[in-house]
Amino acid sequence: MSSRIPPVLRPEHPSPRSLAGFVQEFGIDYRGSLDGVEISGVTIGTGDLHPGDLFVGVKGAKGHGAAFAAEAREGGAVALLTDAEGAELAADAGLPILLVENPRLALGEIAAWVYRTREDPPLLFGTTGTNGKTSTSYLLEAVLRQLGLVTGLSSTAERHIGDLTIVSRLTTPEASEMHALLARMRESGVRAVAVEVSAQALTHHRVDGLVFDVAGFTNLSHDHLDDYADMEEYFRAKLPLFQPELAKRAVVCLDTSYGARVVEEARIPVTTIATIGHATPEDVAGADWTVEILDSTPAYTEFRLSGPEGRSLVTREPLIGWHMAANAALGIVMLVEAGFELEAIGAALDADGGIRAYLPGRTERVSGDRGPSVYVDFGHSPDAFENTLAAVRQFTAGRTIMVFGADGDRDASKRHAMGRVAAEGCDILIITDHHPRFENAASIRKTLLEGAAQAQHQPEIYEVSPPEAAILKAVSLAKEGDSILWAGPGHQDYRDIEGVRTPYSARELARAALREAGW
Ligand SMILES: CC(=O)N[C@H]1[C@@H](OP(=O)(O)OP(=O)(O)OC[C@H]2O[C@@H](n3ccc(=O)[nH]c3=O)[C@H](O)[C@@H]2O)O[C@H](CO)[C@@H](O)[C@@H]1O[C@H](C)C(=O)N[C@@H](C)C(=O)N[C@H](CCC(=O)O)C(=O)O
Ligand SMILES: Nc1ncnc2c1ncn2[C@@H]1O[C@H](COP(=O)(O)OP(=O)(O)OP(=O)(O)O)[C@@H](O)[C@H]1O
Repeated sequence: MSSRIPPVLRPEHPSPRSLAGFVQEFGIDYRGSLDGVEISGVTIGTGDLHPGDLFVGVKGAKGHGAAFAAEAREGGAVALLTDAEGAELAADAGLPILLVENPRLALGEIAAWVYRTREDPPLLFGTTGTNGKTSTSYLLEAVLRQLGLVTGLSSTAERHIGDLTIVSRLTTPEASEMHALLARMRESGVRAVAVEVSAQALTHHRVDGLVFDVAGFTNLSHDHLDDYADMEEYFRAKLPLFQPELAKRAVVCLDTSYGARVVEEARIPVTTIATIGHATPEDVAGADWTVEILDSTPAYTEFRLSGPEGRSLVTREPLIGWHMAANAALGIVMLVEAGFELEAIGAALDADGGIRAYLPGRTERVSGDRGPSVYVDFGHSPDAFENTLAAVRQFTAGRTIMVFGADGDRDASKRHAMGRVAAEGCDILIITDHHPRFENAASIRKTLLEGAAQAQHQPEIYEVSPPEAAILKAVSLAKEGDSILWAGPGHQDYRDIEGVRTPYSARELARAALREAGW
């Protein structure tokens, strides 16, 4: 059995638009007859096609989408938009062809036009950075709900449309899907949307056609160096979000040194925020807003957010780790920049005893009151490991046991650092598998073990495959007072093995292992 790829959500009542009007508005060259042709949707994949769609053929890493034009026509596509190469490939597909130089570049504008997402848009918040995008987006959405708004969310874990939740496919959907999602949100009365924006989304123009009211930057650290040549290129991939084409203003967190560089490169008004004890003292002194951790318990982190003109707010969020308070504070300042009063936010949060959010698979405690504490986390970078391990250790009287594996076919250059940081931060380390994809799982584990061997502090180390056995091993070693951190799978409900999504839930496996051990 393989796990289903989540569907693309579309408006339930699209209002078709004339293709001739579209060609006129965008001044596009075309071949074939456009008489009477109406489009009610846009897609770049035959798998997501609906009758009445404009099929956009983009050149991908594996092939050219226009090669599927005949299939798209059979599925009900009414026209093809593509480049010269695509037009050649689709010459006999029997669809009118609209010609543009770069279809991916055109996709955002076109999708915005087809789905009318520029008309009366909701408040849009876009968050980027290496770690904390999902968390900040969830926390920001939670505060918006507490303020009484009907909200939407687009994140790695889930998409929310008011109370409707679906599992996500990509972190940031393709522009065609993004605008369809916004149109569906409008039908549900959504007035504010938190969008997680990956570097890949910016590189592949997935948020084109949107203008965020406020963009947020969390941090930058080693990740994705398979998609980007080096840290500089990865950093630069984030910058388009801080230009007027994509956002009106920004809130930038200075906790990593890249924050100051985003401020330098932004061409929109920027407000800064820094966490005391984590950003440099100079950055804390220069920041517009600061975050101070007041209290940390296994159930919540309490913090003070202080800003210009003596404004301040004290609240708590139901997550562990200073970094989660930094994420929550970033979200709150993004709301202030959008025009919400800090006092009103404070009052709404006070009424509820703090931020009320559930973040699936983000340092999520899956154990009960007895036995070891078990946390399942989505962290898959050295920096995420360091912060999350520190947060877990803080509440562990006994030993900290870490279980993790690394993604196959993704940035192999971070694996040594992941192994080393994990070994430094725990007492028992169990190296296992994650999504091997098309890589050899044993050789990924070997690289992680080499990294762990470089650590100054050497924990007890085990190599256990598959992950089902690894969590059983971890629970068998754990005693009351110990903690287990299983990093990597987070909210995910599948493992990718040779391109097949096998159903799998780390949270369920961990709970089952605890039950089996009698906890
Ligand atoms: C590097 C990258 O972003 N690749 C994306 C890209 O794939 P591609 O260019 O290789 O496309 P391709 O497979 O050559 O196909 C070309 C075209 O033919 C179409 N096609 C293909 C086959 C078919 O039967 N019918 C059909 O219409 C495809 O839909 C596509 O439009 O376009 C595809 C269609 O939308 C995406 O699914 C794919 O994301 C892949 C799955 C991916 O893993 N992307 C990752 C790197 C990513 O984007 N990650 C970030 C988050 C990172 C993080 O923060 O952790 C994200 O935002 O999710
Ligand atoms: N501000 C932060 N600084 C450092 N690490 C963080 C921060 N926020 C979260 N993390 C770590 O990163 C993990 C993933 O968090 P989250 O899903 O919010 O990040 P993300 O940026 O959305 O990740 P992805 O790009 O993989 O979707 C967390 O579980 C935690 O381990």
